[in-house]
Amino acid sequence: MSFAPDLPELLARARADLRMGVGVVLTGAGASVLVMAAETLAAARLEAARAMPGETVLAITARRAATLKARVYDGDLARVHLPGDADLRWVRAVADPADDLTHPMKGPLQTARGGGAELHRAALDLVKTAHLLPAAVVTELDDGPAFARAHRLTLLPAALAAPLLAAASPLAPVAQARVPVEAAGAGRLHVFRPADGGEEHYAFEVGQPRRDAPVLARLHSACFTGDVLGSLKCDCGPQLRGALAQMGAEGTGVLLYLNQEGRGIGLANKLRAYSLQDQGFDTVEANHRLGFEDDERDFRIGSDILRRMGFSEVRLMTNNPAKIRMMEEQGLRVVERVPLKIGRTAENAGYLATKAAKSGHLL
Ligand SMILES: Nc1nc2c(ncn2[C@@H]2O[C@H](COP(=O)(O)OP(=O)(O)OP(=O)(O)O)[C@@H](O)[C@H]2O)c(=O)[nH]1
Ligand SMILES: [Zn+2]
Repeated sequence: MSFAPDLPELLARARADLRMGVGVVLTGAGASVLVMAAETLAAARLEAARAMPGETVLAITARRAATLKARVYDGDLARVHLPGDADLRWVRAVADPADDLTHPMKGPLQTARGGGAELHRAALDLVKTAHLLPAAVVTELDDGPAFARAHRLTLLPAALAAPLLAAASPLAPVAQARVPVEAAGAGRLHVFRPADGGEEHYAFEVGQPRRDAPVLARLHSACFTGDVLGSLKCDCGPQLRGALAQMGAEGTGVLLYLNQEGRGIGLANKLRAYSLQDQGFDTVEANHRLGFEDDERDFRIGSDILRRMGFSEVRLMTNNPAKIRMMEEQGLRVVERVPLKIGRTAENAGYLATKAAKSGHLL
């Protein structure tokens, strides 16, 4: 029996390292690299990486590259060469769109062509799923395992890590208790924890829904600003309370509360997107300028929880056809879509119109 962390555990450790500004070593296809997140990188570590014999590049997503007008030769990402005098401020300016309009980048960015980009892709997946800005400083190493040992860094084989990066870690129920609520009366809150120790997700069961009949269900993604602060920029708060009220009125239902803040980019990045929206970009454009897709969520978490709770048929409260598609793909029958048209205000009219026009939401 080995006490060494397995691959999913190493991935979780790598994300924590990157969030702290510590590097991670990725290996694969006869190559290895040192990866550091642009957002948390310290100036001294950047300098030390650049002093090493292997080349250092900045990996960014094709979305971010499009904003910066950088050529993309690697499909979904670009490897940007660092100019001789590039310092931490330069790296941050490429990674972070906050000052794109006030301080446009000087000079065209040069990007690498040819050679593999698999390790860079894994690096970007890691920083993205760590909810950091999607940009990674990547330095070629001669001997990755030796470097990782010498600097006590987490070492990950990229080819084995890639499928795990794309899939949510399996969930297990950890605790549940009775919680009566204002909007719906008797309820029971269940907490589910992923095997890799990551973000927990919740299911709130209203009444005692039958397992052999379609359950009224809401798949809700966390929105601190809307759910808790009552932000007028979105419709999340009223949707959350409206769903609970309907479950209370019908006597039964399940509210899934998935900790996928900001459509899966995390609260810090969502606030960066809000700043871009204040500069005139819409909700989709703002995500793209940051380097994210419009929606980075994995809704399969929701169907997993429903199945674990014994449900196989749902009446799904949503205006988002992607949620319905995912449920059906995961083998849950959506017998009815229950529209959730609530909380529309002058402030969020533009946001909702963009979701309808660009993300396929039903108005
Ligand atoms: N990135 C980003 N996320 C946002 C913005 N406004 C709200 N969100 C997030 O969007 C998500 C909305 O979640 P949901 O209401 O479950 O999803 P939905 O896709 O709107 O679908 P339905 O409400 O079911 O119709 C939450 O995670 C919010 O935090 C924004 O401008 N940018
Ligand atoms: Zn919201």
